[in-house]
Amino acid sequence: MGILWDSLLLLLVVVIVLFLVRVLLFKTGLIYMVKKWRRTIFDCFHVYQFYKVPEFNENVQENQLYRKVYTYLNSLSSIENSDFTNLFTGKKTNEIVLRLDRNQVVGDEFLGARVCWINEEDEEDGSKNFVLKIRKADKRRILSSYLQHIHTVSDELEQRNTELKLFINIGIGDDDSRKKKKGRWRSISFNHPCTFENIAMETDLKNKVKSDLESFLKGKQYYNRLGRVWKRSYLLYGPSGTGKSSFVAAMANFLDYDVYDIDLSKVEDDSDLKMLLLQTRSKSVIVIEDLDRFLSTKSSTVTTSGILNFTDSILSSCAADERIMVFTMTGKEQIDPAILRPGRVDVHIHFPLCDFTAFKTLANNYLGVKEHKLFPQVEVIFQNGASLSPAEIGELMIANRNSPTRALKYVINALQTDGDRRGTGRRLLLENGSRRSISEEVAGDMSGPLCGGGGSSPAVKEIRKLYGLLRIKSSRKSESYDVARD
Ligand SMILES: Nc1ncnc2c1ncn2[C@@H]1O[C@H](COP(=O)(O)OP(=O)(O)OP(=O)(O)O)[C@@H](O)[C@H]1O
Ligand SMILES: [Mg+2]
Repeated sequence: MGILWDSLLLLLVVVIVLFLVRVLLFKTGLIYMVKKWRRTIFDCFHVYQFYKVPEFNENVQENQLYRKVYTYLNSLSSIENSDFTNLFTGKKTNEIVLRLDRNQVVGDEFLGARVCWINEEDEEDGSKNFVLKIRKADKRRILSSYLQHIHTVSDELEQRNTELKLFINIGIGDDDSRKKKKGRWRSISFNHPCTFENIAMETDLKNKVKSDLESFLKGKQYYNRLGRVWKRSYLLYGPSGTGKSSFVAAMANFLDYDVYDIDLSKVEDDSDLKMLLLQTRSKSVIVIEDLDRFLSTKSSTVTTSGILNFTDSILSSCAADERIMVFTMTGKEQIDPAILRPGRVDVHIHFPLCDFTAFKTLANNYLGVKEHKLFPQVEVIFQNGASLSPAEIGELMIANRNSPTRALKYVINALQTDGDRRGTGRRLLLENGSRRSISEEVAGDMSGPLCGGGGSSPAVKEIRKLYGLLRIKSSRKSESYDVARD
C-alpha cells in the first residue's frame, strides 16, 4: 500500500515538473533554443550537400533561376519563422509582404524531406546567392522534382503578378556600383498610366502601330525561320512635348513589357553599352531618349559605332530576345543614316505639333468636351499654320479643367501669341534670346486660376521649366509612319 502511494506521489511530482518545464519553455521562448540544439545535434548525424544559385553568371548576366527561387521563397509561409524578415507594404491597401533578409535561413519541406535555403549576401562585393542545403540521403530522390516544383510555382506567381518594372542604369562611379557583381541595372515599379487611348495621334497611325506590335508579339517562329533576332526597333522623332516618352510608356503597357531606360551619360564606353544590353531581360522595351542630342555632344564616350553594335551586331543575338528597342530624338536630319537604316530601325514614327484633330482629342480627354462653340475659331487658327505641342495645350487644359470655355480661350490666346512658328513672332523671339512663355502671355491677358502674379502659377512654371523658351521648328507635313523594313 505504502509503495503504491509513493509511486502515485512520484508520478504527480513528475507531471507537475513536466508541466512547469513546458510552461517555462513556451512562456520564455526557450523552446526555440531547444529546437535549435535538437537540429544541430541531428545535423551531426547527416551529411549535407549544398547548391549555390548565384544572382548573376560570370558575365554579370542575370541568372533566371535566382529570380525564380527568390519568388518561390518569398511566397513560403515558413519565411515568418526566419530569424530576420523584412516587412514591406504591398500593392493593395493594408497589404504587408514579407521578404527574407540577407544571410537568413528559411526551411521548406518537399516529399517528406526537409531542406534549407540560405539567402547569402557578400558584404564586400555585394554579390547575392541562394544556397540550398539538402541531405545527401534525400538528394537523389527529390532534387530534380523539387527544382521543377520551384519553376512551376514561381511561374504561376509571376503570371499573377502583372507589375511591370522600370530599369535604370547606374554609373560605374555611383555609390555601390563598384561592386560590379550587383549588376548595373536598378529597378522600380513601372506604373505609368499612359495607354494608346490617352495619346492624341491620328487613329490610323495608332492602329498601324498597334497591329505592328501585335504581329511582333506573335512573330517568334517567323523571326526564327528568317534567322533573325526576335526584336523590333522604333524611332520616335519630333519636337519636345509631342508625346514621344508617353508613347514609349503606352507601348510598354500595351505589350506588358518591362522598360529599360538607358542613360547614355552613365555609360562608360561602347563595351560598357554592350554589357548593359547583355544584362537585360527578354520581354522588354529598351529606350534611348534624345539620341540626337547625345551624339552631337563631342565629349560623349559612346560612339556611333557603339550604338550600331548595340542595335544589331552579333552581340544582340546573345542578349535576351523578344525585345523592342526605341530611340527618341527631335529630328533625324543630323543622325548618321547608318544608324537609321532598315533592319536597325524598323519603324520611323513622326510626332508633329498639334493639329486640329489632335487638339480635339486633347479637348475630349482633358476637358471632356467633344464639341464647343469656340472650336471653329480654333480650327481657323490651326489652318493658318499656328500650332503648339500637345504638352503645352494639355497643360493649359489641365490648369483650367473646371471651365472648358476658359481653357479654350487660353489655348486660343496661346496659339495666337505663340503658336505661329513661321511668323515674325518666332524670329523676334530668337533674336531677342528671351521672351515671356506662352502661359505668361496668357496669364497676363486673361483672368482665371493661372493669373496669380503674372504667370507665376505652378502650371506656368512647369511649362516654362519643361519645354524651355525656344523650340525647334517642325515639319508638320512629313509622313508620320514609315515602316522602314521588315
Ligand atoms: N500626343 C499627345 N497626346 C496626349 N498627351 C500628350 C501628347 N504629347 C504630349 N502629351 C502630354 O505632354 C506631356 C509631355 O509629353 P512627353 O514627355 O511624352 O513628350 P516628349 O515628346 O517626350 O517630350 P521631350 O522631347 O521633351 O522629352 C505628357 O504629360 C503627355 O501627357
Ligand atoms: Mg521625352
